[in-house]
Amino acid sequence: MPSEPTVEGAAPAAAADGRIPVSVITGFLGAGKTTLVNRILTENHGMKIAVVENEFGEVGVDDALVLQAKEEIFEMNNGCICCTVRGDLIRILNKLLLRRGGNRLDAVIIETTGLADPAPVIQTFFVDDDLAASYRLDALITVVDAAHVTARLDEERPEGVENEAVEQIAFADRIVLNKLDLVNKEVKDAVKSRIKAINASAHILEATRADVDLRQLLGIRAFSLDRVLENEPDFLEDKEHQHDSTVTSVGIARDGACDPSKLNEWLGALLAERGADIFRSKGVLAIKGSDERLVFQGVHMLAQLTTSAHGDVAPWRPDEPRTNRLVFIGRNLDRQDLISGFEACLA
Ligand SMILES: Nc1nc2c(ncn2[C@@H]2O[C@H](COP(=O)(O)OP(=O)(O)OP(=O)(O)O)[C@@H](O)[C@H]2O)c(=O)[nH]1
Repeated sequence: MPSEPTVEGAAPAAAADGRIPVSVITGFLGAGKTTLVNRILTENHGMKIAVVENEFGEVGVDDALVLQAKEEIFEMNNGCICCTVRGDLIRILNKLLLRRGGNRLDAVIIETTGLADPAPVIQTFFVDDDLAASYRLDALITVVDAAHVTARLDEERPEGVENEAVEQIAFADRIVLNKLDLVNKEVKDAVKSRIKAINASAHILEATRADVDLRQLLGIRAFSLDRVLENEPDFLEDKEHQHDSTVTSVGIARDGACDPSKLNEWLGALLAERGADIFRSKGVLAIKGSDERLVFQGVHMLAQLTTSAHGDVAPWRPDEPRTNRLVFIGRNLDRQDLISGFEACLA
């Protein structure tokens, strides 16, 4: 039996038509999607939730950053959810049904990569009959980084290449306008106007560290295919879509331990110089002489280093290989320079 949600008004779970509600969380690189997922996983709502994570990047880092609560976490790497791994998504969702047997899930959350166009993800739930019989798309939730979104929306793209940031806002049923601690009221109001010009109907929830009322996000039955078809009558037809191929990733995996001061210096200089082109950087690292796990998070020039001492991630286990994993996503990345820069930080 599904557990009864304890959050008032949240997800009457699978109750209404027997299908499991699916929330798709999208938003550009670094907007705060994993922060929102972690909030959902740690809040005391009493729901059984499975999370499907899709990362863009050669080396997976998010598995270490998503809090391992009781929920099931599935990862899909090496591809964009909207293209090559759509088959994987279908397989994972079908597997979830079989695995859980009578023990039903109350909700599924899919976190897409920051570079995903949400349309093919939405289509999956309508074009695959088996999936449509068991799951219903509850809402498409787009997390927006109030400090960086304007630059993303302004970006010119070559003919035929979509601007994912625009698409993510256009399809949203709910927008989490995040990182409001980083902007003043003027910027916030300007960003809200931009969002409304792209999508007038989505409800905007203001947030810092994705601190939204989950009753406004989960089990809200906000997705309407009719509304999408009104705007785009050929929405369910399989159309080719093109990604911006100038955005690439460099992943680094190296055993060993870092010298924290060298690491600080290298990352500080790198992001100060190249932060305009490096949209996103993140890493999970080992520090010399310590069991603490070091987490590095960067969005353009803004970066922070935290350790497991803060309680967000677990320290290294005694038997665990200390493999440092980093990923950089952006334009004009110099692979060799990034690799040798990091290697020089190893103690
Ligand atoms: N200042 C500030 N930082 C935030 C806020 N929300 C999240 N962050 C930080 O922004 C960085 C990126 O957050 P994530 O939740 O990992 O973003 P994401 O959208 O999952 O990023 P991708 O993995 O690139 O898709 C992390 O360092 C977060 O701690 C916020 O409201 N304010």
